Amino acid sequence: MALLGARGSGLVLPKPVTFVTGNAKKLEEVRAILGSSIPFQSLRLDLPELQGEPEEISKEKAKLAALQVNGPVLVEDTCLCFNALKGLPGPYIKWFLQKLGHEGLYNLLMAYEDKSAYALCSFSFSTGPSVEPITFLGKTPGKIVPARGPTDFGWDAMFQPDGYDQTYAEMPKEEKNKISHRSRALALVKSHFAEAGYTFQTNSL
Ligand SMILES: O=c1nc[nH]c2c1ncn2[C@H]1C[C@H](O)[C@@H](COP(=O)(O)OP(=O)(O)OP(=O)(O)O)O1
Ligand SMILES: [Mg+2]
Repeated sequence: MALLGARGSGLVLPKPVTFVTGNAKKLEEVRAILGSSIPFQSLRLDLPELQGEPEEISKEKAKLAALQVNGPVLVEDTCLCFNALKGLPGPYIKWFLQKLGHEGLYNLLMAYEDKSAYALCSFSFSTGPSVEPITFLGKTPGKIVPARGPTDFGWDAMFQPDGYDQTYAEMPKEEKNKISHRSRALALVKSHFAEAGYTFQTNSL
């Protein structure tokens, strides 16, 4: 049986890792950032939008995904946190964006001079149902601006990372993927995989 993995010395996982998400744009970025470093397959599933602290939400999401997949899973939850609003909308950004749009979201900060914000990605990996997930956080600081650039991915058009003149939406994809909350969290996921030396049975890939 063909085995694929970082070292070959660690735990053998019965199935390849499944990245579970209902968001095609996330999947696109995860594919681009991971390349061939971690072999994974994807499953399109709308997991529930949970409440709580980002890390806990991500862990719970992984537990639900592991039950559905019955194998090793990777999930992530993304927050957009406004400092003037003490971190809100945070994990609730999806509904805020859906209801208010870019303009309404920008207007939330009208009463505040402080437009600073940060994007936070919490990846959680579980080797299977009933195994406690491990979480990896990636954070990119920036500020909230009136939307500029394509509006086809969430709030990308209104987040301008610190040190850049462009919003995430205006930047070339490769540039965003170098500095994004997602790529920072995935760098930790990659290190974990390299250290753990998981091997995957690839017969079902
Ligand atoms: O890099 C990003 N740049 C801009 N917008 C982003 C990004 N990453 C997530 N987003 C949006 C999607 C959703 O409106 C919310 C996060 O909610 P979140 O629950 O994590 O995503 P989701 O429900 O679309 O997919 P999933 O099935 O993986 O939960 O922020
Ligand atoms: Mg979601």
